[in-house]
Amino acid sequence: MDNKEARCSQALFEWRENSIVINNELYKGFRESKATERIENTNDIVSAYDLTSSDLKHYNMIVQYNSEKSNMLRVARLMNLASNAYLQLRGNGTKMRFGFVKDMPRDGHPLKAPDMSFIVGKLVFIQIIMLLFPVILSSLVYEKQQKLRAMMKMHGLGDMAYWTISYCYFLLISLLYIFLLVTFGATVGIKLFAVNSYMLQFLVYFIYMNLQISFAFFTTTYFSTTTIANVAGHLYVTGSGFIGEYLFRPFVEDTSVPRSLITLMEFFPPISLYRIIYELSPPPSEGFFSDFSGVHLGDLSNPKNGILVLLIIMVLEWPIFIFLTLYLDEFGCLRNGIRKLLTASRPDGSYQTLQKPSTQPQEFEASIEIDRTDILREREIVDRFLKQPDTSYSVIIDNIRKVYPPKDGNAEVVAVKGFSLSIQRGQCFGLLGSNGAGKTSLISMLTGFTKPTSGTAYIDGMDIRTDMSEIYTRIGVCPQFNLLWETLTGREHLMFYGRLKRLNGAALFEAAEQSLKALQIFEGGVADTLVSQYSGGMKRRLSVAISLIGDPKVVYLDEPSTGLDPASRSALWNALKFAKKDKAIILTTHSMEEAEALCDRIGIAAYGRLRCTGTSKELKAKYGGTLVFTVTVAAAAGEDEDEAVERLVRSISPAAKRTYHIAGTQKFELPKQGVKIAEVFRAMEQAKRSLNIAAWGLVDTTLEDVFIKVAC
Ligand SMILES: Nc1ncnc2c1ncn2[C@@H]1O[C@H](COP(=O)(O)OP(=O)(O)OP(=O)(O)O)[C@@H](O)[C@H]1O
Repeated sequence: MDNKEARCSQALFEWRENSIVINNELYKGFRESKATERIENTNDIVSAYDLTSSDLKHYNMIVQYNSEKSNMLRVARLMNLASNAYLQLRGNGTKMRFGFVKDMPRDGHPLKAPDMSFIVGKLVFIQIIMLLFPVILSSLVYEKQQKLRAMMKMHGLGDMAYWTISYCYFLLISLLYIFLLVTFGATVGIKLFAVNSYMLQFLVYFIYMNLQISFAFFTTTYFSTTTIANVAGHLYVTGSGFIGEYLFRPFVEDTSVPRSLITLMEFFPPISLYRIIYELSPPPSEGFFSDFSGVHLGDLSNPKNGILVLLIIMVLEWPIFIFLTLYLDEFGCLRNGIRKLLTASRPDGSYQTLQKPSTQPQEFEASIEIDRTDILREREIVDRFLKQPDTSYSVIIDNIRKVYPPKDGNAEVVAVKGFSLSIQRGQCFGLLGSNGAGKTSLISMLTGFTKPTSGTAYIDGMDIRTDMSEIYTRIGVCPQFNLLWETLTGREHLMFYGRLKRLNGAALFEAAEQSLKALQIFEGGVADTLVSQYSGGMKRRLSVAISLIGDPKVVYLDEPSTGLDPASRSALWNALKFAKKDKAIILTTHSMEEAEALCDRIGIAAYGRLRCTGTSKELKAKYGGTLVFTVTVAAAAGEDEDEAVERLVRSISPAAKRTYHIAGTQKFELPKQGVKIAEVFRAMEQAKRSLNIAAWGLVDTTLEDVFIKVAC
């Protein structure tokens, strides 16, 4: 008795010399057993005989029946159970062919795996095919939420380029995904993928994936937070399957429902997908088997399946969603867009953001009263530039103004009240100002992140209102907050932004490496570490490196040294000193030390207005002009001592002004004219004999003093 006999000896059939003998005992038992399928007509078995015993792995037999197909199925199941056999092929007419596997891995696999099309149904297939929708949606919203898109835009990636690159990327991923899905499905024999024409499937899925991407793009314009977009995307996918299966299918199968209503519903992308999957799936059948032979290209013309109409609907919707995306992306919402289109088309072009350069006389006249000569000088340079453009100026800001409209019940905010400024090539301009002075708003306008309410600026001779896309190729921006991809490394960031600046090949690699080294984010594998593992200071330095890559002509640095330790700050300053040689830099900072270390000129802003400009020395001389004299008497000393100190200071400088007096410490401002430092020393040495002086000091005005005077 060989293996085969051993395995089947207790089974319904036995193998003896190439023939099958039915075990009558067992067979009888099965007939009577309540546990088996209720075989009503097992006597239908007429004969069973071996076909190919020469095959070492499989032993085939044919069992012939008299009965109908449904009865054959029941017997087939019973025979599998009884003989540990593996059902290899199913029957046709009144013959069934069975395969008995010689070396079965384990006993008792009752049946061949049934077709997934019958088990999971269309509902799950819809969800699997739509799986990439939430991925596309949330990754686009992530870039929007993290302002990465704005950052890419500021570095030269235009809107069209952004959408095109994103589209191609997601289309590639989607096609790869659907290819793998169909290949896998066809390999394991899932009817939906295996029996339908591959050409037809390619056509259907190609069109649907394009529609899905354009619909995801359109949906992106609505969301601003990734989490909500992600949840909504998953709900959409899950819900679509259920809506298709439980709401739409009954309509399709109900012949009394007007076909026009069905077609209308099919304009919703997941419903059109459901309908196509419905048509490509085997029809419902009793048991796991069906004679469905699939839909082929030729069947497209068959109006019964409606696939052609569905494809036409999808092809029409696809560009519509793309158009809507571009439109909403530009104008925010339909109402804004229409308003903007109307105002832009007025013959006089009088819409405020599209108007011709104007100096807004009222605003400027008002500023003449409060501003000093340096501000007027700036205005003159700007006026001269407007009449006769001068290429030595990299940045000309012409009376720029930013008003944020009223929001959430708050009044409008005039953040920038008519800045006029000129910055030459090779110059680093430090913009100082108290919190809320309008520095970030100014930089946002210069980088095209927000539009000026009025006025304009010229970067390298180009107008920010009309030439922003060209300007983007020449500027570098380090925004106030780091806008980085957590999933990319420092080097990858620089390679990406370098490429946007039209660097490539060895030059790109070299530039990225140099930037990383200059800002000390190279050594120890830091360059190739994911940004998510960077410290705050490292992220900040990477942001600065990004702003400098690709040799931009104008660089905006919004508080670049925030959060840096002294050593990193020093590295940053060195990198900036080296970089500024051939470019104009606008730097905002709250660090006077930084402004003095880096800036050739400094401007101090307050309440949206530029109050003064000049070199650090000029500002100190102009707005300082005093020495700060501090005297502290011992704690035990009384009021008399304080008065005596005041008298002493006035004897040194009659114009001295006391600015501070608390707990024995007094601070005076002494006009520089008429004060000789040697005399001050001599007077204090003498005073120490009669007064109980604990400490004293004399310092020149600092930039900080100027700042406090001008900005507060
Ligand atoms: N998007 C906005 N909507 C409404 N008001 C805004 C908006 N952005 C800024 N502002 C307001 O504009 C004014 C200037 O803000 P801005 O951020 O430009 O100042 P800043 O000088 O950069 O301040 P900081 O030094 O604190 O960064 C502030 O009063 C601020 O509240």
